[in-house]
Amino acid sequence: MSIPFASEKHVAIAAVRRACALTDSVFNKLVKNETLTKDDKSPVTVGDYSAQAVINTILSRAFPHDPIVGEETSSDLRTSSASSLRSRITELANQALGEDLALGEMREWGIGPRQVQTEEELLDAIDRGSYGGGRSGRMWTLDPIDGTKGFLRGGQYAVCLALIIDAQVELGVIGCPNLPVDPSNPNGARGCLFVAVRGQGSQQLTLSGSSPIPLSIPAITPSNLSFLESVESAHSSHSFNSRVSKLLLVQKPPIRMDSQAKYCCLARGEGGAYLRMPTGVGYREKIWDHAPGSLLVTEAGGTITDSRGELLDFGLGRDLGENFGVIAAGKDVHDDVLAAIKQAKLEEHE
Ligand SMILES: Nc1ncnc2c1ncn2[C@@H]1O[C@H](COP(=O)(O)OS(=O)(=O)O)[C@@H](OP(=O)(O)O)[C@H]1O
Ligand SMILES: [Mg+2]
Ligand SMILES: [Mg+2]
Ligand SMILES: [Mg+2]
Repeated sequence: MSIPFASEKHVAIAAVRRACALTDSVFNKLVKNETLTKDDKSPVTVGDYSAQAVINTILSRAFPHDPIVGEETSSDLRTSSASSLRSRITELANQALGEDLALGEMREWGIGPRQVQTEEELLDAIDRGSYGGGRSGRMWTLDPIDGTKGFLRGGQYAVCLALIIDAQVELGVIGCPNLPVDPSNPNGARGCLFVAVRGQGSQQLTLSGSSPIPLSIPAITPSNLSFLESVESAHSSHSFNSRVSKLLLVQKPPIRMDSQAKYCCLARGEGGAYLRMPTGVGYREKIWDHAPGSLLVTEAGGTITDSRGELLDFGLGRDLGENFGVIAAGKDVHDDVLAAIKQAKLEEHE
């Protein structure tokens, strides 16, 4: 009997690995006019666009009928003033797609030497990520660079891909080119790949191809937690987290880190809890920002809910609906964290 999602896992790992090689190489060469500002004022770089083009090209060849919910669209690239950006993206994407085949990769996925995509084909590939999401059927979520601000400052960022079937995350693959392989050696080798399949556990590999290490979140008492949280205070409330910390008698300072690398660190035993409380009304969390990370945490034995204890719903469209925050933690402390959040909210209204 074949292992469920074995081929999806192979394709997803190949796609994320190639995209990570691309983003890693682009970072040192990025020049000022290769970053745009989107309508919501957030940054997007040639790295984000070309990584989405590469992953969507591979997914569309391997699974032509699967829709993709991807963060980026090509509209800002199709203007006459963006011709140099288009050329750069075409060059970067073709370089990543054209690398020699690694063990387990197949030419049928649109990769390998002399597999060349035109500029138009790559822009169309980016736009294959325009699916609106929904409750039934298969779909992929893609965040080609999660934590673009982290990427730009040379910090943490992640290439994030998930397969969702009937609103349930079945597979998650996250590449973290800047994350130390061994958390106890922060200045040592960098470049991690995290893989989770529902019912098959979570694993860490290196981007260069080491054998997988199974992950599990160790037990911890609340006062020994060190909350994982966003770097950007606009993305999650630092002040609310610090009130929750006080209520739980947490001694250690928070670990601030961009991107879904926070979920990866939690899954391998760092911090003990990830808190992402909304900073105001209006913003809705996007499914590509949480789908692979949520499975990585649950398959490592953790729990993920919103701040009311409700499961995240990946079947509502491109976002998660009204934002009640995201709380991920080891099973044993998750209830304590939720109770402290409830208490902090009550005190907020006193
Ligand atoms: N207001 C607000 N609230 C919550 N989240 C927001 C908000 N605005 C943007 N975003 C999304 O945050 C993603 C990156 O956040 P992270 O916590 O991963 O990193 S960071 O430390 O905040 O940079 C970031 O993902 P990328 O765009 O892929 O970088 C956004 O999707
Ligand atoms: Mg993101
Ligand atoms: Mg992104
Ligand atoms: Mg973005």
